[in-house]
Amino acid sequence: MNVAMNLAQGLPRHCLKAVRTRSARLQRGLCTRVSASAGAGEQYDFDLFTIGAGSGGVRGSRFASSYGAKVAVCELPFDYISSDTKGGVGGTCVLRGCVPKKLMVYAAEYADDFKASQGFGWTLPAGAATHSWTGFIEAKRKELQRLNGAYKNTLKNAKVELVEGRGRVVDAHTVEVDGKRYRAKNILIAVGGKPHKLDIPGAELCITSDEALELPECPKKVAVLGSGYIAVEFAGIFSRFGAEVHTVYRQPLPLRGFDGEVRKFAAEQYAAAGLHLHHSSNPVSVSKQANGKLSLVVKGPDGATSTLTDLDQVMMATGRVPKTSGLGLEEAGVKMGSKGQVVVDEYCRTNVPSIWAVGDVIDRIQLTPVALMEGMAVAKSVALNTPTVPDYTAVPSAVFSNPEIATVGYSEEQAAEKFGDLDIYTTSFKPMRNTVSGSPLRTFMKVVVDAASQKVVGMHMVGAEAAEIMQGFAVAVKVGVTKQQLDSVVGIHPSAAEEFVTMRTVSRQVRKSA
Ligand SMILES: Cc1cc2nc3c(=O)[nH]c(=O)nc-3n(C[C@H](O)[C@H](O)[C@H](O)COP(=O)(O)OP(=O)(O)OC[C@H]3O[C@@H](n4cnc5c(N)ncnc54)[C@H](O)[C@@H]3O)c2cc1C
Ligand SMILES: NC(=O)c1ccc[n+]([C@@H]2O[C@H](COP(=O)([O-])OP(=O)(O)OC[C@H]3O[C@@H](n4cnc5c(N)ncnc54)[C@H](O)[C@@H]3O)[C@@H](O)[C@H]2O)c1
Repeated sequence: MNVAMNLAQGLPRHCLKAVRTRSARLQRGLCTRVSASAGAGEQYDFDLFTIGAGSGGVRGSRFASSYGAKVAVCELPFDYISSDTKGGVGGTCVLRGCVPKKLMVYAAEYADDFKASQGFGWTLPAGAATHSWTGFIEAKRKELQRLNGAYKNTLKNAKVELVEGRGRVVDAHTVEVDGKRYRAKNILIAVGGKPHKLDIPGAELCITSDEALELPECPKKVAVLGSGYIAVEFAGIFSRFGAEVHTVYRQPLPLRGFDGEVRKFAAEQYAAAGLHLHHSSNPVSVSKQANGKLSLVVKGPDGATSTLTDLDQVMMATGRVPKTSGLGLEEAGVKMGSKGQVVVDEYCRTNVPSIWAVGDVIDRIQLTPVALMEGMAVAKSVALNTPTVPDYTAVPSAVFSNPEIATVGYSEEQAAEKFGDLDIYTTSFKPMRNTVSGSPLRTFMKVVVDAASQKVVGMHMVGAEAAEIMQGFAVAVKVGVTKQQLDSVVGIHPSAAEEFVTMRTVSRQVRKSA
């Protein structure tokens, strides 16, 4: 998120000029290569060969094809759990990320709903609401298989050739898939990332998000390491399914990079929802007990160690790393970053002009819609002779924890640094449903306004339906809505969303000089 802001918001005039000049050069370069290939120059098997059929790879490939390019994409054989040899068309989002995770969130939400319904007069006969974990996992697998098939069909209908196998770059214009070589005018690297495990004793006993989506049964007691998106989402899922969940993280508050007030409010709500939060804590080791359960040694804020025992699972949600090892990129002269990410320019092009990269592998913003945007940009640059820069301004995102969080634009801390003077509007309330349902959860909303221009530069929400609500407001923030314009909108009543257009009193003025 932070990277996104730095990448694109408010480019100074001289930078814009540089972008335009490079754009013109790129356009000339692309035209030259197109005519070289089409004419007497070297012949290629494909105009574009993509490695990885996840969000970015599928989007880039099928749009390049729709623009007239001859395109192939290679992808590892399907499996629910990824490895260096297993993957599947659809990629992380469809098979091991957004989709199965959201299905799990839906499944877990029913548990709360059954409870909440009692406040509204419903009585469930004893034993009426039982959950079949295996039934759910089966339904989820069926849906993922359907999606895998649907994505394959999408590629077929778009006339993109699918090659099953592990791709590797041989040189600037050659990709090898399981021994067979293909010559391509352009190569798109869209291999995504994989879970990063902490190097602590007993790490091999821990699961990651891949396995968490495929457990044979729901854990009754679980420790989740980390407090990023994945950690808090899975903590919420397991907890709603009735597990005792311990979230262990090294920061004082969860969700580093999010707005400070949001982080504080979210932590309070997570605790109210039943999570055991171990802040400012570091995992030391994991071991197997005689009874087969796991123990986790944790170093707490005061430096003292304590042990969490009888854990069914320890889940590491400690970030993801680009899946670039053994891909042949360094050998082909592609510049790589310290985390193994592919270094690209504003067009998602590497220092080797025929090689491009999009999505998690470039480690800008690890979100599906961002990978889609980047894939689309490369398709236009490569196949339409329209050099296209992805626009990272006001990228919204949501965390599907309990409660949900959604955000667009700057956090207060980022905005203060960028704009100096701010007007901050906040509200916190018990949503109407929870006044009767008995749920202790509250909602928090925040609008960050640049005091000088009165533009809304950030909006944040913690509470039910935050993602659905924020998508619409993201449009407004992206096009530069002012606070006055926001105030002129008539609310939808009764809804939580209406609070965003009815916050009239400044909660706080942040002044640089103060
Ligand atoms: C648990 C989880 C939940 C998530 N939830 C969300 C969410 O709710 N919203 C959201 O926006 N984002 C979410 N994300 C992030 C999102 O999934 C990624 O940002 C997105 O999938 C990135 O797309 P990509 O195309 O870069 O890579 P991927 O989707 O990972 O695709 C890369 C593909 O390349 C293949 N591949 C790798 N190496 C090779 C090779 N050598 N040869 C051939 N194929 C190869 C892989 O098998 C894979 O299919 C989540 C991620 C995780 C892990
Ligand atoms: N709803 C969504 O949009 C969604 C959901 C899941 C994942 N994602 C994407 O996937 C990416 C990866 O998710 P993630 O949650 O694994 O990563 P993350 O970067 O969001 O969080 C990683 C967590 O691991 C901790 N950590 C890292 N190294 C550590 C160490 N050495 N010791 C202790 N703790 C350590 C960090 O402090 C942090 O809490 C996210 O950045 C996000 O972009 C998005």
